[in-house]
Amino acid sequence: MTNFDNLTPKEIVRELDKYIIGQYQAKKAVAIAIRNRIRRQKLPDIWQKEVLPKNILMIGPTGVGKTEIARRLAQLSGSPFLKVEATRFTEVGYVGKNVDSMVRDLVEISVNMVKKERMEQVKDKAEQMVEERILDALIPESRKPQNISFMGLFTASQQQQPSPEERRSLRQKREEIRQKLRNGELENEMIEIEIEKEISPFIGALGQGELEDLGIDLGSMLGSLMPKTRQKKRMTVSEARRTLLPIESEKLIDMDKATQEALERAQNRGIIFIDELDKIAVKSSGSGPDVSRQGVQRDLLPIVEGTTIMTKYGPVRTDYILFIGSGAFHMSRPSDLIPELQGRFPIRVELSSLTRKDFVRILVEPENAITKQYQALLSTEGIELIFTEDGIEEMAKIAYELNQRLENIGARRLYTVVEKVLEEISFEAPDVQEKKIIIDAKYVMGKLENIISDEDVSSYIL
Ligand SMILES: Nc1ncnc2c1ncn2[C@@H]1O[C@H](COP(=O)(O)OP(=O)(O)OP(=O)(O)O)[C@@H](O)[C@H]1O
Repeated sequence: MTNFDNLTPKEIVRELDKYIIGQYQAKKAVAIAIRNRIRRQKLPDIWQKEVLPKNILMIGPTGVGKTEIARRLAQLSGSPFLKVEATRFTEVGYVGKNVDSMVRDLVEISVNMVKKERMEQVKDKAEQMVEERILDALIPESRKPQNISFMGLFTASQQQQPSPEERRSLRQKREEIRQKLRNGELENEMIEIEIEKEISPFIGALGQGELEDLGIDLGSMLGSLMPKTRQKKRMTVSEARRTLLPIESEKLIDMDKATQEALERAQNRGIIFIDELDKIAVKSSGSGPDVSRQGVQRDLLPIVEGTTIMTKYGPVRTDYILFIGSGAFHMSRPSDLIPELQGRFPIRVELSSLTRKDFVRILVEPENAITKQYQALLSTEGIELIFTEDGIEEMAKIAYELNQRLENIGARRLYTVVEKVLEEISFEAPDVQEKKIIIDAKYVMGKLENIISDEDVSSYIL
């Protein structure tokens, strides 16, 4: 059990508050849903079957934090997270992506996640192994004999063996070079490295796409039957470090165990965020696209209800995956979804449009706030960026107004506005004399005046 599982819903909301401004109802809903999943997993079998999963429907305009809440929740709980657009899917049997593929993609994300964590755990050991391989390449004569066969032993003993004296001096030389290597003195030295390479068979013509849909990975199946070749490559020591680290790390990982853990994590902790659910929610007119949209809903149903999907890593149950449906629902309503699917998304939350005050807070408060990001970026070039209160107010006001006059894209507008305000500084940063730059209302106006005073703002890319 991870620490996250011990967090109460209130504590989860408090964690989300560090990144997302407002939207309390949505934060509360996801916190309850995730806690209920943990509770459900603890129930005896008969009860587990009775208690239905409680998925969430987030309703709200674009750019107000729907995805961000889900993504942060996933990060917080160490869950594999996938965002898909409902409109990308077509019914089973039609050309396009089958809904099942979302579960396969989630598993793939989970595998990469676990692999990365495990690689991090073995990093020190892998770095030692890389160092030995680089030393072998730098002073081949000091290399330890490896895997000498019985016959090899026989012939080796007949060849000239280094005397104990010579061996000692080689060992000493190796240690001296090791020291230089660790001091970073040899990073640009050219060496020759042998890299193991799998021959990947040509499978394009065999229709891998459809096989993937059935959970069959022909590439890896055939690949494991093919011989591995060794290829010699010349590169600098620093390039060799980068190339060899993942190779040596992988050797230290038990991939079967990692895959098992990844499958387990995808099915017990996975979160799938289905965006644009409103676009497939239509009262059927009984013709063309409407029928197809309803078809996608019908295909979604078993996945959201709990079924088994075959993936190339093994079967995955979808019972405990948390599904978060999302959409603006301007043109349609949740009640336009087929009734069974409506029933699978019982938790409904509405996210509110962001106000000018929210914009001010979004600019400065989140741990990853845009202004903080720019301050960090420019500090790498010795520049201190200071945003005054009226500078922030001005940017929030302009973003808010542009959303009214152009299309309302929510908080995303802040990114384009801040980017425009800081464009010149970002460009000039390496050459400026004055290292302290103050962004106040006057500065912001100076950069954006032309744009906002123009009647036709749409001609500007903002
Ligand atoms: N309430 C908020 N607090 C902090 N940042 C926010 C908030 N709302 C949006 N943002 C920022 O705006 C960007 C877009 O938000 P997000 O991806 O959550 O949009 P969305 O509501 O899911 O819209 P869409 O359905 O179009 O994807 C993100 O980078 C996010 O950090």
